[in-house]
Amino acid sequence: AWGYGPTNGPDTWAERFPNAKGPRQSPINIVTKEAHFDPSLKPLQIKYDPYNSRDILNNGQSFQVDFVDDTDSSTLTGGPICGTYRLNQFHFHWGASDDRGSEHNVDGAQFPCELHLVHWNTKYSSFGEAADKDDGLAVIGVFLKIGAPNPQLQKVLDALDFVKMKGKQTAFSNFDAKILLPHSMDYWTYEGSLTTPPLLESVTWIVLREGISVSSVQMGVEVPQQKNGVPGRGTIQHQ
Ligand SMILES: Nc1nnc(SCC(=O)Nc2ccc(S(N)(=O)=O)cc2)s1
Ligand SMILES: [Zn+2]
Repeated sequence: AWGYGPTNGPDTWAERFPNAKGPRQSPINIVTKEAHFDPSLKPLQIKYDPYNSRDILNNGQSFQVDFVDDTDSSTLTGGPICGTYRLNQFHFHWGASDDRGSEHNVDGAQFPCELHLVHWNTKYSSFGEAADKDDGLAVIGVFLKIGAPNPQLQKVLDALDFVKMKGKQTAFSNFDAKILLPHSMDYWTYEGSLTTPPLLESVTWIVLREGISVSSVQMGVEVPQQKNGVPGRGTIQHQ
């Protein structure tokens, strides 16, 4: 299966996932001088209902918090998108040390971690149906920067003790994903793809300019390398 190791990492993905060579692949390096202000863009409108959070799952490459998305109670509207997108899950990407791990870069700078809040367009009937449509998905990216400990993250980090093995999941209810967002909703946006297989070119990326803090100790929270687990910090082989 695909992963981040020397034999199954990003450089090998094109063998089994032809989208890897597509025209709108993510992640990208955001060159801030080349970004242009678009006055037609609206402010982001984010409404998350804690009631929709369901469980936390170790999917083998990351851990994700899944949301019940059968109503319009946790949605993203405005910004660069048309219509209403529903929150399906959020997850993180991190590296083996504080100097790398994010997927997007800003003017070449990497961050230790990046949060992705994944939404799907309700003009389609489900995430699965939306996942391969040009306007099917919208993902909000938030950079985590090393600084003060982030109490809002702690509830997620504490839950990791219960999902150490790939495929493990545990209830994770009443979590308000909004508390993970920074104050400013300023963003860069571009048309891209899923950053992992199947690399579907269906994502409107909305990368927030302001990050949130995480302490080095919080980044070190072991999701230890189990036989099929998500590699702990010390062992993950990211780009
Ligand atoms: N019909 C389909 N169901 N599910 C899939 S792919 C499952 C999935 O959610 N993949 C996924 C991969 C990467 C990202 S990311 N890192 O946010 O671009 C988000 C989501 S295609
Ligand atoms: Zn992601």
